Amino acid sequence: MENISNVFITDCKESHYLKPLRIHYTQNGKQKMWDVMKVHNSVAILVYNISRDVLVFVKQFRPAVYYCSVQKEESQDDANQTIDTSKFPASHGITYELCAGIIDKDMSFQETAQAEVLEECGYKVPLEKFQRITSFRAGVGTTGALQELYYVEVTDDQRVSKGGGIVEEGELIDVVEVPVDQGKNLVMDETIQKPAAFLFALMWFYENIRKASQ
Ligand SMILES: Nc1ncnc2c1ncn2[C@@H]1O[C@H](COP(=O)(O)OP(=O)(O)O[C@H]2O[C@H](CO)[C@@H](O)[C@H](O)[C@H]2O)[C@@H](O)[C@H]1O
Ligand SMILES: [Mg+2]
Repeated sequence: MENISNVFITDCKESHYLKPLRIHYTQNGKQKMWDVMKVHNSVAILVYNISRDVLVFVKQFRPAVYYCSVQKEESQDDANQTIDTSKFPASHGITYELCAGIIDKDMSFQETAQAEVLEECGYKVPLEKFQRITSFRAGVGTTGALQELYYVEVTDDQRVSKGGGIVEEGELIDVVEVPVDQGKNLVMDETIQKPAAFLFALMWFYENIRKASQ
Protein backbone atom coordinates (compact mmCIF):
# COMPACT_ATOMS: atom_id res chain seq x y z
CA MET A 1 0.00 0.00 0.00
CA GLU A 2 2.82 2.40 0.85
CA ASN A 3 4.69 1.69 -2.38
CA ILE A 4 3.75 4.97 -4.08
CA SER A 5 5.90 6.46 -6.83
CA ASN A 6 5.69 8.69 -9.93
CA VAL A 7 3.32 11.17 -8.29
CA PHE A 8 2.46 14.11 -10.50
CA ILE A 9 -0.46 16.51 -10.51
CA THR A 10 -2.42 17.78 -13.50
CA ASP A 11 -5.63 19.73 -13.98
CA CYS A 12 -8.81 17.61 -13.91
CA LYS A 13 -10.81 18.44 -17.05
CA GLU A 14 -13.71 16.02 -16.51
CA SER A 15 -14.56 13.38 -13.94
CA HIS A 16 -17.13 10.73 -13.07
CA TYR A 17 -16.57 11.56 -9.41
CA LEU A 18 -16.76 15.34 -9.18
CA LYS A 19 -17.92 18.41 -11.03
CA PRO A 20 -17.15 22.04 -10.13
CA LEU A 21 -20.11 24.40 -10.52
CA ARG A 22 -20.82 28.05 -9.72
CA ILE A 23 -24.12 28.88 -8.02
CA HIS A 24 -25.44 32.40 -8.51
CA TYR A 25 -28.13 33.67 -6.13
CA THR A 26 -29.63 36.75 -4.54
CA GLN A 27 -29.72 36.98 -0.73
CA ASN A 28 -31.41 39.89 1.01
CA GLY A 29 -31.39 41.69 -2.33
CA LYS A 30 -27.65 41.27 -2.79
CA GLN A 31 -26.30 39.35 -5.77
CA LYS A 32 -23.89 36.61 -4.70
CA MET A 33 -22.07 33.55 -6.01
CA TRP A 34 -20.58 30.40 -4.50
CA ASP A 35 -18.30 27.81 -6.09
CA VAL A 36 -19.32 24.27 -5.27
CA MET A 37 -18.26 20.74 -6.04
CA LYS A 38 -20.91 18.22 -7.06
CA VAL A 39 -19.93 14.81 -5.63
CA HIS A 40 -21.78 11.58 -4.89
CA ASN A 41 -23.58 10.97 -1.62
CA SER A 42 -21.99 8.23 0.45
CA VAL A 43 -22.54 5.72 3.20
CA ALA A 44 -20.23 4.81 6.07
CA ILE A 45 -20.54 1.81 8.38
CA LEU A 46 -19.24 1.25 11.90
CA VAL A 47 -18.45 -2.47 12.04
CA TYR A 48 -18.26 -4.26 15.41
CA ASN A 49 -17.07 -7.87 15.47
CA ILE A 50 -18.81 -9.34 18.52
CA SER A 51 -17.01 -12.70 18.23
CA ARG A 52 -13.69 -11.13 19.19
CA ASP A 53 -14.78 -7.78 20.63
CA VAL A 54 -12.97 -5.70 18.00
CA LEU A 55 -13.95 -2.70 15.93
CA VAL A 56 -13.27 -3.14 12.24
CA PHE A 57 -11.89 -0.21 10.26
CA VAL A 58 -10.22 0.29 6.89
CA LYS A 59 -6.85 1.82 6.20
CA GLN A 60 -6.00 3.15 2.76
CA PHE A 61 -3.88 5.59 0.78
CA ARG A 62 -5.95 8.71 0.07
CA PRO A 63 -4.50 10.87 -2.72
CA ALA A 64 -6.43 13.95 -1.54
CA VAL A 65 -5.01 13.66 1.97
CA TYR A 66 -1.53 13.06 0.57
CA TYR A 67 -1.82 16.11 -1.67
CA CYS A 68 -2.99 18.38 1.15
CA SER A 69 -0.27 17.12 3.53
CA VAL A 70 2.41 17.74 0.97
CA GLN A 71 1.03 21.17 0.08
CA LYS A 72 1.24 22.21 3.69
CA GLU A 73 4.94 21.51 3.74
CA GLU A 74 5.97 22.67 0.30
CA SER A 75 4.32 25.56 -1.53
CA GLN A 76 4.17 25.03 -5.30
CA ASP A 77 1.70 25.58 -8.12
CA ASP A 78 -1.53 23.62 -7.68
CA ALA A 79 -1.20 21.59 -10.86
CA ASN A 80 1.64 20.58 -13.17
CA GLN A 81 3.94 19.52 -10.37
CA THR A 82 5.82 16.38 -9.50
CA ILE A 83 5.99 15.24 -5.89
CA ASP A 84 9.24 13.87 -4.56
CA THR A 85 8.15 10.62 -2.87
CA SER A 86 11.53 10.13 -1.21
CA LYS A 87 10.89 13.39 0.64
CA PHE A 88 7.14 12.82 1.04
CA PRO A 89 6.47 9.11 1.56
CA ALA A 90 3.02 7.56 1.17
CA SER A 91 2.48 7.68 4.93
CA HIS A 92 1.42 11.33 4.43
CA GLY A 93 -1.76 10.00 2.76
CA ILE A 94 -2.64 6.95 4.85
CA THR A 95 -5.94 7.21 6.74
CA TYR A 96 -8.00 5.21 9.19
CA GLU A 97 -11.68 5.28 8.19
CA LEU A 98 -14.99 3.60 8.62
CA CYS A 99 -15.83 1.17 5.87
CA ALA A 100 -17.51 3.48 3.33
CA GLY A 101 -18.58 3.91 -0.25
CA ILE A 102 -20.15 6.31 -2.65
CA ILE A 103 -23.72 5.92 -3.94
CA ASP A 104 -22.94 5.72 -7.65
CA LYS A 105 -25.12 2.74 -8.59
CA ASP A 106 -28.88 2.22 -8.44
CA MET A 107 -28.75 0.99 -4.85
CA SER A 108 -30.12 2.32 -1.56
CA PHE A 109 -27.85 3.55 1.22
CA GLN A 110 -28.50 0.33 3.15
CA GLU A 111 -27.80 -1.92 0.15
CA THR A 112 -24.61 0.01 -0.54
CA ALA A 113 -23.62 -0.42 3.11
CA GLN A 114 -24.09 -4.19 2.79
CA ALA A 115 -22.01 -4.31 -0.41
CA GLU A 116 -19.19 -2.19 1.06
CA VAL A 117 -18.90 -4.30 4.22
CA LEU A 118 -18.50 -7.37 1.99
CA GLU A 119 -16.08 -5.76 -0.49
CA GLU A 120 -13.91 -3.84 1.94
CA CYS A 121 -14.09 -5.93 5.14
CA GLY A 122 -15.08 -9.40 3.87
CA TYR A 123 -18.23 -9.93 5.97
CA LYS A 124 -21.45 -11.15 4.35
CA VAL A 125 -24.21 -9.74 6.55
CA PRO A 126 -28.02 -9.79 6.08
CA LEU A 127 -29.51 -6.42 5.11
CA GLU A 128 -31.73 -6.16 8.20
CA LYS A 129 -28.67 -6.23 10.46
CA PHE A 130 -27.65 -2.75 9.29
CA GLN A 131 -28.88 -0.19 11.81
CA ARG A 132 -29.14 3.40 10.60
CA ILE A 133 -27.56 5.78 13.11
CA THR A 134 -28.03 9.17 11.46
CA SER A 135 -27.03 11.23 8.45
CA PHE A 136 -25.03 14.40 8.08
CA ARG A 137 -23.37 16.61 5.50
CA ALA A 138 -19.93 15.28 4.62
CA GLY A 139 -18.93 18.88 3.86
CA VAL A 140 -20.63 22.28 3.87
CA GLY A 141 -18.17 24.65 2.18
CA THR A 142 -17.48 23.28 -1.27
CA THR A 143 -19.60 20.11 -1.22
CA GLY A 144 -22.91 19.58 0.55
CA ALA A 145 -23.07 15.84 -0.05
CA LEU A 146 -25.01 13.63 2.34
CA GLN A 147 -23.44 10.75 4.22
CA GLU A 148 -25.62 8.15 5.95
CA LEU A 149 -24.05 6.34 8.87
CA TYR A 150 -24.86 2.73 9.76
CA TYR A 151 -23.88 0.37 12.56
CA VAL A 152 -23.53 -3.37 12.12
CA GLU A 153 -22.53 -6.19 14.44
CA VAL A 154 -20.70 -9.02 12.69
CA THR A 155 -19.37 -12.43 13.70
CA ASP A 156 -16.36 -14.44 12.55
CA ASP A 157 -18.80 -16.92 10.93
CA GLN A 158 -19.85 -14.16 8.52
CA ARG A 159 -16.30 -13.56 7.28
CA VAL A 160 -16.21 -14.96 3.74
CA SER A 161 -13.10 -13.17 2.44
CA LYS A 162 -10.21 -11.00 3.51
CA GLY A 163 -11.95 -7.90 2.11
CA GLY A 164 -9.58 -5.28 0.80
CA GLY A 165 -11.81 -3.70 -1.84
CA ILE A 166 -12.43 -4.51 -5.49
CA VAL A 167 -9.07 -5.21 -7.11
CA GLU A 168 -10.46 -4.58 -10.64
CA GLU A 169 -11.41 -1.04 -9.52
CA GLY A 170 -7.89 -0.53 -8.22
CA GLU A 171 -8.91 -0.58 -4.58
CA LEU A 172 -6.19 -1.47 -2.09
CA ILE A 173 -7.53 -1.51 1.44
CA ASP A 174 -6.18 -2.94 4.70
CA VAL A 175 -8.71 -4.17 7.23
CA VAL A 176 -7.72 -3.00 10.72
CA GLU A 177 -9.10 -4.55 13.89
CA VAL A 178 -8.95 -2.49 17.07
CA PRO A 179 -9.84 -4.07 20.43
CA VAL A 180 -12.84 -2.30 21.91
CA ASP A 181 -10.95 -1.34 25.06
CA GLN A 182 -8.49 0.62 22.88
CA GLY A 183 -10.81 2.20 20.31
CA LYS A 184 -11.65 5.30 22.30
CA ASN A 185 -7.98 6.34 22.28
CA LEU A 186 -8.14 6.76 18.50
CA VAL A 187 -10.52 9.71 18.78
CA MET A 188 -7.90 12.19 19.98
CA ASP A 189 -4.87 10.50 18.44
CA GLU A 190 -3.57 13.05 15.95
CA THR A 191 -0.83 10.73 14.72
CA ILE A 192 -3.58 8.96 12.74
CA GLN A 193 -5.27 10.79 9.86
CA LYS A 194 -9.03 10.28 9.87
CA PRO A 195 -12.30 11.91 8.76
CA ALA A 196 -14.81 13.50 11.14
CA ALA A 197 -17.39 10.74 10.62
CA PHE A 198 -14.89 8.28 12.09
CA LEU A 199 -14.62 10.38 15.27
CA PHE A 200 -18.37 10.76 15.57
CA ALA A 201 -19.05 7.05 15.04
CA LEU A 202 -16.56 6.10 17.75
CA MET A 203 -18.11 8.55 20.22
CA TRP A 204 -21.57 7.19 19.35
CA PHE A 205 -20.38 3.62 19.94
CA TYR A 206 -18.92 4.30 23.37
CA GLU A 207 -21.93 6.37 24.39
CA ASN A 208 -24.63 4.00 23.13
CA ILE A 209 -23.29 0.47 22.67
CA ARG A 210 -20.31 -0.04 24.90
CA LYS A 211 -21.68 1.99 27.78
CA ALA A 212 -25.02 0.20 27.60
CA SER A 213 -23.38 -3.24 27.66
CA GLN A 214 -21.08 -2.53 30.61
N1 LIG B 1 -12.40 11.00 -6.67
C1 LIG B 1 -12.11 9.81 -7.23
N2 LIG B 1 -11.18 9.71 -8.17
C2 LIG B 1 -10.88 8.53 -8.75
N3 LIG B 1 -11.49 7.38 -8.43
C3 LIG B 1 -12.44 7.41 -7.47
C4 LIG B 1 -12.81 8.60 -6.82
N4 LIG B 1 -13.79 8.33 -5.91
C5 LIG B 1 -14.01 7.00 -6.00
N5 LIG B 1 -13.22 6.45 -6.93
C6 LIG B 1 -13.18 5.04 -7.35
O1 LIG B 1 -14.32 4.37 -6.82
C7 LIG B 1 -13.87 3.31 -5.96
C8 LIG B 1 -14.85 3.06 -4.86
O2 LIG B 1 -14.83 4.07 -3.88
P1 LIG B 1 -15.84 3.94 -2.64
O3 LIG B 1 -17.21 3.74 -3.15
O4 LIG B 1 -15.30 3.00 -1.63
O5 LIG B 1 -15.80 5.40 -2.06
P2 LIG B 1 -14.79 5.98 -1.02
O6 LIG B 1 -14.75 5.12 0.21
O7 LIG B 1 -13.48 6.21 -1.71
O8 LIG B 1 -15.37 7.42 -0.67
C9 LIG B 1 -16.60 7.66 0.04
O9 LIG B 1 -16.48 7.55 1.39
C10 LIG B 1 -15.59 8.50 1.98
C11 LIG B 1 -15.42 8.13 3.41
O10 LIG B 1 -16.55 8.47 4.15
C12 LIG B 1 -16.12 9.89 1.81
O11 LIG B 1 -15.19 10.82 2.38
C13 LIG B 1 -16.23 10.15 0.37
O12 LIG B 1 -16.84 11.41 0.17
C14 LIG B 1 -17.06 9.09 -0.31
O13 LIG B 1 -16.97 9.28 -1.68
C15 LIG B 1 -12.48 3.73 -5.54
O14 LIG B 1 -11.68 2.68 -5.13
C16 LIG B 1 -11.97 4.32 -6.84
O15 LIG B 1 -11.63 3.31 -7.74
MG1 LIG C 1 -14.58 3.01 0.32
